[in-house]
Amino acid sequence: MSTTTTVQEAAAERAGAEDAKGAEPVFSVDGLWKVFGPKADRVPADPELAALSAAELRSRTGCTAAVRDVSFDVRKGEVFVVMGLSGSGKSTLVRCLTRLIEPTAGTIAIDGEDVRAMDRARLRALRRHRAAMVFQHFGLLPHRSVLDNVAYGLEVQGVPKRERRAKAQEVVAKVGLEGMEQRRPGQLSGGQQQRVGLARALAVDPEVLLFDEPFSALDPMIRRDMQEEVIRLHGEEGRTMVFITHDLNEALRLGDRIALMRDGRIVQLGTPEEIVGSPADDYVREFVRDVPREQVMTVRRAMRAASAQEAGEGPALSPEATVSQAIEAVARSGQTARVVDQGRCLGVVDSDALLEVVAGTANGSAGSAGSAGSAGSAGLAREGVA
Ligand SMILES: Nc1ncnc2c1ncn2[C@@H]1O[C@H](COP(=O)(O)OP(=O)(O)OP(=O)(O)O)[C@@H](O)[C@H]1O
Repeated sequence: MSTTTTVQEAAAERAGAEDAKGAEPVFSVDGLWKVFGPKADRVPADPELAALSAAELRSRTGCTAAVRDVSFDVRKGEVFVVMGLSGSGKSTLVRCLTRLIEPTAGTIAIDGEDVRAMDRARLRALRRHRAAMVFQHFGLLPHRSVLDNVAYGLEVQGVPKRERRAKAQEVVAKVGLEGMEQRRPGQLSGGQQQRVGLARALAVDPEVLLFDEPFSALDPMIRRDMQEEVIRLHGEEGRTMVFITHDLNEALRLGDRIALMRDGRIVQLGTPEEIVGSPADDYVREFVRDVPREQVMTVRRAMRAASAQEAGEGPALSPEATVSQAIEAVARSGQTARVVDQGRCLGVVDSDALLEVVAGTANGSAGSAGSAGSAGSAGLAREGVA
């Protein structure tokens, strides 16, 4: 597989992202807290304690607030990335979704059902059928074959042998492990083992796949392959995915929307274009400083109203075309490029405006991606040129 795919090409492979627009939530999280330490409950309940910095909270109470008053929805069919530096609370947040970690306060619903009210049997069913987790350490059973490892989740569910083997075989093929069914995990590379872990989660056909930094132990080329695998699978199936990473490039490649965490809070939630183009604060700005903006930003950022003459000539681009694609079109034609949606000219982009986006000096133009948390597209173009 190519290792030179650009950010926008990777995103362009991802079908179904547009479907995530405005879709109903799978997970709805409101006012979620997870506090570790003695008498943790009092922290979210007491506004004075809740307002303390991490260090002050620790010295006053001995508690760590790993997740602080977090609210968001995961929409059906989207890839929702939780990103942040080590210790920002990503794993704790995602583990709270299925109560692998018990939240301290707040509400969590899956398809409208209250997760915090579920009894043990319901929770087990949630984790087995509805929201399966793919871990970094995939926990494969060393003495079982690939096929039996993949079938394991179905075995736990009590699915008859013939049926689970057939399903496992199907999923093994889906993740590119055909021919390796009888190997033991020890006879596989790290990337192949990760595929087994992915196949095992897929075999139970969950509504949501939760990935906890699944690729961070892999070397960069294999990691890239696995990212492409996820993009491909998502394109084929449109399954909802929640993906934890501390790697910004991975977040931009995979995410329809990204929640950027710092010290237990979500500091910004938006499409890659919103995060890169309209950072919420200096922390986010610093985080995204080195991102190649032209590969993430769309022509909407550089667009201005067209004169009558401009509206009738020049190359046509879709509103989702990236600035990089627009630069190429403008350079080739020597004209302004039209941004056309369903035959209608929305505006034009010229080289000056495109360069301003690259330089980061454009001040959010017409049709800009909007504020954090707003409905948005994949941010990266699927079909660049109209
Ligand atoms: N069981 C625990 N007891 C006490 N503190 C904890 C516990 N688990 C996590 N923490 C603390 O909560 C904070 C968030 O941890 P978490 O593992 O969620 O972060 P993360 O962003 O996933 O980090 P990483 O990328 O390193 O996995 C950290 O300060 C961590 O030390």
